[in-house]
Parts: sequence; C-alpha cells; structure tokens
Amino acid sequence: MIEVKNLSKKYPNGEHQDYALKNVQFEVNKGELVGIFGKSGSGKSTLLHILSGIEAPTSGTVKIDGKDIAGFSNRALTKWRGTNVGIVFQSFHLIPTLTLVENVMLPMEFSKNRKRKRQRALDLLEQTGLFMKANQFPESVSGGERQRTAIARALANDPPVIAADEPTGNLDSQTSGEIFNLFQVLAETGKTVLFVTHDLDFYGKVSRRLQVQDGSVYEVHKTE
Ligand SMILES: Nc1ncnc2c1ncn2[C@@H]1O[C@H](COP(=O)(O)OP(=O)(O)OP(=O)(O)O)[C@@H](O)[C@H]1O
Repeated sequence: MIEVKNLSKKYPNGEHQDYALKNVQFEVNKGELVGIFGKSGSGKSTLLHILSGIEAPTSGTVKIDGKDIAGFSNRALTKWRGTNVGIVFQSFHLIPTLTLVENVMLPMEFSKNRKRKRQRALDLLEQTGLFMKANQFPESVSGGERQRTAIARALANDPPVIAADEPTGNLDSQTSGEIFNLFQVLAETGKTVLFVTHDLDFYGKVSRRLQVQDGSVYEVHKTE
C-alpha cells in the first residue's frame, strides 16, 4: 500500500541545509493502523506531510497504491490529495460559520448534486456518532465531537489513507481513547491509518509502530 525508499527531506538553515528526514525506508500494508512516535522535532510531522502530499520530499520515492507521489508537481499533488488521503489535525480545522454537516460536505468531489452530498455527509456523521448534531455549529459541540466531525470530513471522498497529526492532542484522556477507537474501526474496514502521537497510551494498541529519531525512522516490534 505504502512503500517509502531512500526518502530524505532537507530544509534551508542559514547558509546550509538541515535534514529533517534522512534515508528513510519502510512499507505499510492496507488496513494497518500505524502509530508514528518520537520526540518533538524528530521529524514526525514532516514524514506525515510527505505521506499525505502536503509537502514534497527532497529525494527518494513514496509509492502509495503503486503511484510514486514524490515525482508529482505541486498541482498534481493537490489533485491526488483530494481523493486519496483524508487529513485530520490536532486543532480540528473546522469552518466555524458552517454547520457540522456542511463542514463534512466541503471537500466532496464525487458529485455536484448537493442532496447526494448532504446524504453522504449525514451517513458519515452517523458513522462517527454525530448524526443528531449535524445541524449544529462547531462552537456548540465538544472537542471530541469536533474531532469526530473532522474525521467524517476526512472520509468525505472515501480515501484509502487517513493521516492524522496529533489528533488527540487537544482532548482529555477518555475522549482521546474514544477517538483512537474510531481510527481502529476505520483500519478494520480497510483504511490505512497513519497516526502521529506523543501519547504513549496508544503505544501497545497500534498494529505497527514507527519511531522517528533525529530524522531516521525505525520500526519497533511488538515485543520490544
Ligand atoms: N518548514 C520548515 N523549515 C525549516 N525547518 C523545518 C520546517 N519544518 C520542520 N522543520 C525542522 O525539521 C525538523 C523536524 O520537524 P517536525 O515538525 O517534522 O518534527 P515533529 O517530530 O513533528 O515535532 P513536534 O512533535 O514538535 O510536532 C525540526 O528540526 C524542524 O525545526
């Protein structure tokens, strides 16, 4: 599903360049829930941004569903991202002037028919446990409910990959656990879920662990 080879990312730093990621390689299968762990500044977000087509790498290959997105132009990358990856952020990124159902409809590309889009958005909100609040605005629901809305929005175009950057970082531990369970269910239904987190509660619960350390990525096996 995902195959990363010799991936490096450099950022300019004054007169020289610093590696945020150096010679990274790994593979991920369809339907895995991959926890990406590591200290602040280790390169987790950079890795997730590259896997979700937000940033391009400096070198290497990033094959997703057989396509090497590392070679894509910015324009091609934006188009690819729209239907191939659903992104979930720590601070939800919902539009405050739109209702929850309207937020979920926003990225939908499969149809121009508003009724069909609305029905799909309602179905997704039902899947994430928010059907009853579909017509409320983000400010009138809890943090966990905002994140459930953001997850429904990430599913809008039925992408094979869900990329979440610290999705429980603003939530209490019980709500974090509930959001994590939702990602587990998505993985069980065949989505490949990439989950960046500082939360070691999830360490034993993911199906794969990638540890990012000073720009290198190591697989940590379950027995370690
Ligand atoms: N746009 C950028 N320009 C320059 N340097 C950057 C840029 N983005 C990230 N970096 C650097 O790359 C390294 C990795 O950053 P990254 O955000 O991926 O780490 P992280 O593990 O996600 O950290 P955190 O847990 O604090 O979010 C850091 O040294 C950071 O300063």
